[in-house]
Amino acid sequence: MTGPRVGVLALQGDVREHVDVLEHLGARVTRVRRPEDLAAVDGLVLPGGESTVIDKLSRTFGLREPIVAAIRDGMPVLGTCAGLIMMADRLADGIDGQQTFGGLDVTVRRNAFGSQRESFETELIVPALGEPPVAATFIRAPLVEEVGSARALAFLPGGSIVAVEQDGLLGLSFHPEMNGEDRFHRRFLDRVRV
Ligand SMILES: NC(=O)CC[C@H](N)C(=O)O
Repeated sequence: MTGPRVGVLALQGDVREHVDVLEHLGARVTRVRRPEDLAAVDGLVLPGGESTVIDKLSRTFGLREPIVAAIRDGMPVLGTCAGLIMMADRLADGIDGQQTFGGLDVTVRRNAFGSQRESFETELIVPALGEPPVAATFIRAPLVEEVGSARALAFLPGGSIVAVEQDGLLGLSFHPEMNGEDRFHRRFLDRVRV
């Protein structure tokens, strides 16, 4: 049996970490840099990095419109951190002209933890994944401020939403790919196989 064909958007950010997790799970992974790359995959990972840069480069490389269309047509997507930002329909504080691909019916606030807590690790209880808790690394992370038709999957102790799902779209504020945590990637690959 051959694994599912999935892409990792490879314009900027922690591309290699995602490629490693996905290949370890048996997926055939394409680094997506051109529209032809996207056309060859059945699911897409949007890595962490800097959302303003990913936004600009996706437009420069002619990938913005194909990605928006693929999401609209139901392609499963996993986004971490900047990837979550790129999946949000609404930004609370996007910089001037910043665009997202959209798809997730949520409002996201970038850099939501301020300079005091730019980066931290914690354990998250994620009922949808069961035991053990998820080891989660947050790096200048966004928060989900409001969910429309998306479903919250995980919260920080204060109640902030840090993981959301809507059909085949899975968005995370943190970086499971940096902690050897592969259950979200498995969940994504399950959606791709359907
Ligand atoms: N680790 C990350 O992906 C950080 C996201 C970054 N703060 C942004 O706004 O895009």
